[in-house]
Amino acid sequence: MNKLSRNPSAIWALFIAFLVVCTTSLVYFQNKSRSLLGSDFTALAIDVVQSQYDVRTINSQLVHLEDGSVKYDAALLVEALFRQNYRIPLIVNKLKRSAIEESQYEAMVSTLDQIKAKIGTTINQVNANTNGSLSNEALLQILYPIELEIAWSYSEIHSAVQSVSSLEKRLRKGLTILVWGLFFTIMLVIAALVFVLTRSFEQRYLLSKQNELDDLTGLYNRRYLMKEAEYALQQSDSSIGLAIIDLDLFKAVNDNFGHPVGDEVLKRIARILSANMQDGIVARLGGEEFCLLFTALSSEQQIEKCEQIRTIIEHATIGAGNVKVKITISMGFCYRKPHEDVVFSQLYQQADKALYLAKKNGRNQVSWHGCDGELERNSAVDIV
Ligand SMILES: Nc1nc2c(ncn2[C@@H]2O[C@H](COP(=O)(O)OP(=O)(O)OP(=O)(O)O)[C@@H](O)[C@H]2O)c(=O)[nH]1
Repeated sequence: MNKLSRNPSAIWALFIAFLVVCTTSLVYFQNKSRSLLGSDFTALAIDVVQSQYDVRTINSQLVHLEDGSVKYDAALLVEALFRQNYRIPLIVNKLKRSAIEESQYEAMVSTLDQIKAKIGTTINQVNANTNGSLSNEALLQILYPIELEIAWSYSEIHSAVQSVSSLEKRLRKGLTILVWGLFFTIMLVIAALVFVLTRSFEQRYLLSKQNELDDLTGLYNRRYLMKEAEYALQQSDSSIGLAIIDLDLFKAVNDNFGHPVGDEVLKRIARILSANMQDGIVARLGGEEFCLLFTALSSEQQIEKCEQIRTIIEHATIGAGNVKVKITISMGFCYRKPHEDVVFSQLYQQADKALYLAKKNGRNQVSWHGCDGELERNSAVDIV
């Protein structure tokens, strides 16, 4: 299964092979069915039944004649005999075109042909009896053997037709099973394909999501932030703000409590940032640096939010195992005024300069300015 999922062409090869098998089986069954279930075969069965009805008429008339019954009707007898004149060649032709083996009907056809050759004479003999020139006994002696032979021939042909008919039933049953089998297998293959496609889409989606997420904190990463910031700067005319957050003296946390505690602190900070940032994006840029992208609030509200988050973290006690850690953050904030033409790198650069100032001025504070580089707070220190 693993090999197959790594090699989709193998799946397609299997699927095509399966389709070829299905198509070949269907064509085979269709051809077989056509030869057995064709309209000639049905017509043959009807002709045989009708001929057997004629044989019964001949037989009953002979019995009436033998009994000297008034029910004897020479005209009916003649009609039944006469109908054999065209029914015999009709049946013989259909037999030859049918799927019945020739050996199965050869003897009957030969008998029927011989009878057909005698029918004209026989009808004359019936008429002669009606005219009184041929006795009943003489006519019965001629007609009984003929009636017997016809009855035998049709009865044998009837059996042959029935045996073909039972073959037809078996074939139809086989065909039904095949069609349902194919249907379920095709459904199964389609379901498997849908499953594989869904899984591959899910995996691609997950992969693309993972490409946008930070492993440790689960926040968005720098790549995603850049993409979203560029998009926001192009699409939105409102005030777009960017805050770079750097944990103060984080090295000391690692040094004093160990790297795993440092990781735990980073995760907690990530949770605090996410919980307090409803209108924008929180990302981890790497190391102990985070970033907030504001897309909805006014620049004053954005700065207010930065201050609020800084205070929350200042007052938070972060528990990691048995250790309780107090930490502060420094923030460099920059915003683009509405309609200002600014790209992400400019915004980032200015926010970074502001962060530098916040660190320089004693940490645990927010420093900010606009993208024009005009400092609005902590401007005491020169930025080069
Ligand atoms: N636990 C942990 N530590 C990290 C990770 N990434 C970076 N660091 C540590 O973060 C510390 C950053 O230290 P510095 O750049 O010296 O800065 P600082 O100690 O925070 O001091 P200031 O930034 O000047 O306030 C280093 O000790 C890095 O090893 C991480 O994923 N996990």
